[in-house]
Amino acid sequence: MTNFSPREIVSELDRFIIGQKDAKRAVAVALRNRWRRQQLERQMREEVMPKNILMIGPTGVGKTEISRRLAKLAGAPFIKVEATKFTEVGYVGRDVEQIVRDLVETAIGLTREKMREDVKARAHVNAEERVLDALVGKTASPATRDSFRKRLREGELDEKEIEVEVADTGNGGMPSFEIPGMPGANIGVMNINDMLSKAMGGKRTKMKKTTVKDSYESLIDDESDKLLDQDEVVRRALESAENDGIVFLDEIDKIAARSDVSGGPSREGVQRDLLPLVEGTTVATKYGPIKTDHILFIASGAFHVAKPSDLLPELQGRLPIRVELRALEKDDFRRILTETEASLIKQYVALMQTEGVTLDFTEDAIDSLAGIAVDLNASVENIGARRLQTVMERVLDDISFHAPDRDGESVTIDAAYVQAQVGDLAKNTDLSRFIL
Ligand SMILES: Nc1ncnc2c1ncn2[C@@H]1O[C@H](COP(=O)(O)OP(=O)(O)OP(=O)(O)O)[C@@H](O)[C@H]1O
Repeated sequence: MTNFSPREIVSELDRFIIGQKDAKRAVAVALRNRWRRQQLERQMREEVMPKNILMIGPTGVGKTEISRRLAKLAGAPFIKVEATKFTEVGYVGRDVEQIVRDLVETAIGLTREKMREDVKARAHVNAEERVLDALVGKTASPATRDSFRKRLREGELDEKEIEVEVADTGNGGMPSFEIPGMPGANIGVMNINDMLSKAMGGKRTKMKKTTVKDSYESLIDDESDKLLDQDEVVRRALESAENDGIVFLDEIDKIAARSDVSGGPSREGVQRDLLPLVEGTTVATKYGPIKTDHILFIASGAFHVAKPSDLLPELQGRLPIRVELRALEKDDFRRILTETEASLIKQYVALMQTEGVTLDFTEDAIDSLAGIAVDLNASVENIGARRLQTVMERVLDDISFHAPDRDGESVTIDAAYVQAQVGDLAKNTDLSRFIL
């Protein structure tokens, strides 16, 4: 849980997302409210419910990105779900609870990652012992061990090949599946899995050939897991999913219209199924029950056809904060290309640098890229900032392919180059549909 003020949160989000001030403000307040809630007395704390958010805006303008970055900033477990998934044939009411189970899985991963950091130093020592075992055998004399340890620490043995035992993460042909219509039934299957692996002597492992240097990462993870108290991981993860979890419900507008799609569950039915989750209920997971009362839901949709008022009144009431995200314009595209941290341009420059090729984009090239993206969005289909990715990929296709032969060269990309690569394509709407 972060104690950033709303202003600080917005300025953090500004590093990655251009514009969309209202949406940034709304999520910043929502996050701060969580921190405020944590400061309250227990009784009051239980009363304060999150104010869920409805983001309204066309595709590709930053709705998911804002939410995902917010979660990252807060170290909060996050998942994105398409609401329309639940209208598909084969889905039944309580399947929506899987959303919460997936959130818990994410929380377990995050928590384990954080807790591993705490035991890293000890895990490193243990990992070193295992590398030594692999190098000289368990029975070697202390003197031999010490001399190898010295050489190991000096990096002399980095490239030496060894065979180490690591956890087998694949599920080894024992799938955990869910029985349709019986959500939670996978619990039983998972328990059988656990029992089988216990019967076989604990965690499944396998021997892996690797270099000394490469072995460390997996050995340290493995040793950290041994040092971690698994019950504590689960306890903290459940707490974090309950109090910090963020669920991003995309395409909520597509389940808004009160008409039915043939075959699958009705749209209104899906809203009714989602309602308890958003209102607060208890969901059984294989790690134990989890309350959804304080999970933050961010629903999102374009609402081109349906309107928020077409949602069930109860659901509307649970999404009290409405923010609109606007369509992106040429200047936004220019800024997305250049100003954001790890912008596409910075990424390509860094990627080509690994081949020894220095890329340089002129101002007019950026102008031209932004212009082409805007035109294509207007003529083919508006996919927002995602258009920049397809255009950039095409423009750099040739350089990307030949880069290994151009080590040491500097390449300047100007407007003429951009036009030469994609200009004609962009003018041909039929072709663009497939390529850009
Ligand atoms: N305002 C913006 N600033 C910087 N990057 C953006 C912005 N809007 C979109 N992008 C980039 O475009 C891509 C798609 O954006 P995002 O996933 O947020 O779309 P979205 O609005 O959630 O649309 P959808 O509803 O279709 O999922 C991401 O890679 C994101 O980084």
